[in-house]
Amino acid sequence: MAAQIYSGEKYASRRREISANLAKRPEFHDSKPLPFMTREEKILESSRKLTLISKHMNEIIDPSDKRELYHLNCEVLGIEGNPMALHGDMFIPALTAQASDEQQEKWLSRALRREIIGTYAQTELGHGTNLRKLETIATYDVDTQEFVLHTPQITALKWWPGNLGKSSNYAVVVALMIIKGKNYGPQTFMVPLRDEKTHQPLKGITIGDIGPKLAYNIVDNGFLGFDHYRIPRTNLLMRHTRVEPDGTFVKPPHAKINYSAMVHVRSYMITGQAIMLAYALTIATRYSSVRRQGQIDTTQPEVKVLEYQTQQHRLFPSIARAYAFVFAGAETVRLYERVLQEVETGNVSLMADLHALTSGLKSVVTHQTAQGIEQARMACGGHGYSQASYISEIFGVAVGGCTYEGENLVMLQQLARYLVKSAGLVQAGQSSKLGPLVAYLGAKSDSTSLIDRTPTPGFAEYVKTFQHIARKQTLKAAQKLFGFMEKGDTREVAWNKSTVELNRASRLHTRLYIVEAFVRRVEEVADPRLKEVLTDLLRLHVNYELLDVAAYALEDGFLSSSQLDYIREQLYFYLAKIRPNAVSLVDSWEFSDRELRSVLGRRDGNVYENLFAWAKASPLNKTDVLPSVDKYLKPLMESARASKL
Ligand SMILES: CCCCC/C=C\C/C=C\C/C=C\CCC(=O)SCCNC(=O)CCNC(=O)[C@H](O)C(C)(C)COP(=O)(O)OP(=O)(O)OC[C@H]1O[C@@H](n2cnc3c(N)ncnc32)[C@H](O)[C@@H]1OP(=O)(O)O
Ligand SMILES: Cc1cc2nc3c(=O)[nH]c(=O)nc-3n(C[C@H](O)[C@H](O)[C@H](O)COP(=O)(O)OP(=O)(O)OC[C@H]3O[C@@H](n4cnc5c(N)ncnc54)[C@H](O)[C@@H]3O)c2cc1C
Repeated sequence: MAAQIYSGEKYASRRREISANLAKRPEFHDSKPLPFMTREEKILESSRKLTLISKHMNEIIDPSDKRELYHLNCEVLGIEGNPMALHGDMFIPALTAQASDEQQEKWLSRALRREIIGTYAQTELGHGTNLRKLETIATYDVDTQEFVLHTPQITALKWWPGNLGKSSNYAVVVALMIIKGKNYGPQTFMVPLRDEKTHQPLKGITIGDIGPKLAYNIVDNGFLGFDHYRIPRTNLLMRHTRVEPDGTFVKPPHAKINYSAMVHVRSYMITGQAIMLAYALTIATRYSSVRRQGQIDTTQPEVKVLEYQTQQHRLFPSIARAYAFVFAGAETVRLYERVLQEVETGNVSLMADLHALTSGLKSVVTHQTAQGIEQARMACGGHGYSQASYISEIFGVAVGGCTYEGENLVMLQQLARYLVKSAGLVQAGQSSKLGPLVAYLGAKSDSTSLIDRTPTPGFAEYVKTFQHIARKQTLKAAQKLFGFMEKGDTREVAWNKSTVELNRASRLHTRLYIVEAFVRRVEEVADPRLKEVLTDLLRLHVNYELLDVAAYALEDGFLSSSQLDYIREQLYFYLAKIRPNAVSLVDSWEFSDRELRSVLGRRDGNVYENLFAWAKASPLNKTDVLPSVDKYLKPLMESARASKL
């Protein structure tokens, strides 16, 4: 099963080897539990381990293999980030996609060797979503052939970029490019921030950390201001866009080609989110198979809480989602790599499809992941609320994904633009022009769903039902938009009046895609035992997801209430059928205890002993009487006692 999750036996077994190798190297392990450390201690600890990784990486992994590096980072550094997180996630991808060969020789090679540390500085105090209204300006000075970077007002301060505050000495900075008074929109520049020897900020740069966040606090998200700060013309990233010495602008082959670093993260983060969801479910499912509370049969001992249907309903659909997301994530990464290669040859035809797909997936997956993690925390009762479970940190990190790389409701609108165009083609009788991701929009629905109208409905009946729902909502939302426009609204006003419906269409389209990705993967599985378990999980998934969106199919009679009853019964049937395999389904992700960092979720199942040992190690228990008691509580109680006398 691990080979299914990790798209092949090769990487699945490499993960095991890497974990086994690290198990023998105590210097790579957390020196104490992360929840017991201050933010400063965590940053120090993470930097220590980062240095070890840089020194010994070649003995443990093939450093050219991104997935091996990812696993090494998960084991050693964990999810709370590290001082070079953005260096790998965005700085290197931005240089790879946007720097010219010459620039890559100068900077990318140094970045890969970790001679310099970089980040991606785009968001500002006043603007994150609307990139065209960024306020940092890069004005071209033809005389000196330099760009002058400037922060004209407080809202123009860069704000949020990861590792900007304290760790990075370079950044790919996004600024509005002005040449001879003309605004050429957001462009990307390579900008030195700190002296390479002293790490002091360079003259003209104001820089620092933005302070603690909900989670992800090892990362020093930062602020950055420029005071007429000059960089050479050749620091504009010029793989696709160019500015000649005389200020002539040479257009890229696609207007949004500079957004590639964002698309990179959006493509990879689907898998990252699936893994975080699986972390939380591993913890909660293992704990639920140890925790005993209450009885189902009063003549029998107390049961494991995993025997309760409500507990299964709380956890198993999310287990299915974690599988679905990792399968969908593998597809987005493949598509991203393909588009990256095609862009190199000047073919930008798939950029819009990739953008639409990743915008929708990013939004749906992060939202459902956060919901699933929070349910997993609650499924652990009181102990879920303790940081010993580590689920609160997993939630905090994962839920950030709803905001970073494009606020979810905004990104759903990006997909909606694509869907509306596709709906326009259908309306114009040009369905043959629809791309493969939206071809179903041009098909005709059956009059009713065939679910439960055939002896054992196959996945095709479910897929057709999801297609019907997504098609109906897309065409209806587009119609609403077109209707407002026909009545005289501008497109923008009409759009704003239709966005709740448009975003619904985007979610339904994306949920259909996720179901299809799951079906595609299960169909490929050859091993019959594995296929049976995955088929059960897929059946749970399609029934659960369909129930969740059934209102759309009930309102036009595509599904009847008796079919809905059938879907509910199927769901309950598969909850029970999956129960014996539940622990194996989470264990199949093969997370080591070190990677999971959870006292509740350890493989040995000795929950109570482990919890007690953890509590005893809490910094508060170092002494029996705290200074706060000596200083305040004792005098308080003493004076209360004295006044009573
Ligand atoms: C390697 C492992 C990684 C795992 C990661 C795991 C953990 C990560 C941990 C921590 C966080 C790490 C990073 C976070 C970093 C950041 O958050 S960086 C900042 C990200 N910021 C955003 O995402 C901003 C969101 N805003 C936008 O993207 C754009 O402003 C917009 C909303 C897309 C609008 O852009 P705009 O230029 O105004 O375009 P407009 O709306 O006018 O659209 C014009 C057409 O262009 C199309 N389009 C837009 N973007 C793209 C694109 N990327 N590719 C292709 N096409 C694009 C758009 O759809 C429009 O097309 P039409 O045909 O006209 O409809
Ligand atoms: C953990 C974390 C890490 C980050 N790392 C980086 C980084 O490394 N580099 C970087 O540059 N940035 C980074 N960011 C910033 C992040 O990318 C932005 O915060 C994000 O893109 C959202 O933009 P915003 O903050 O401007 O939100 P806003 O756009 O202000 O969103 C506020 C609300 O307005 C709504 N809204 C906005 N526009 C519209 C619209 N057109 N239609 C309808 N509703 C709208 C949103 O849906 C939301 O409800 C990070 C953020 C976080 C939380």
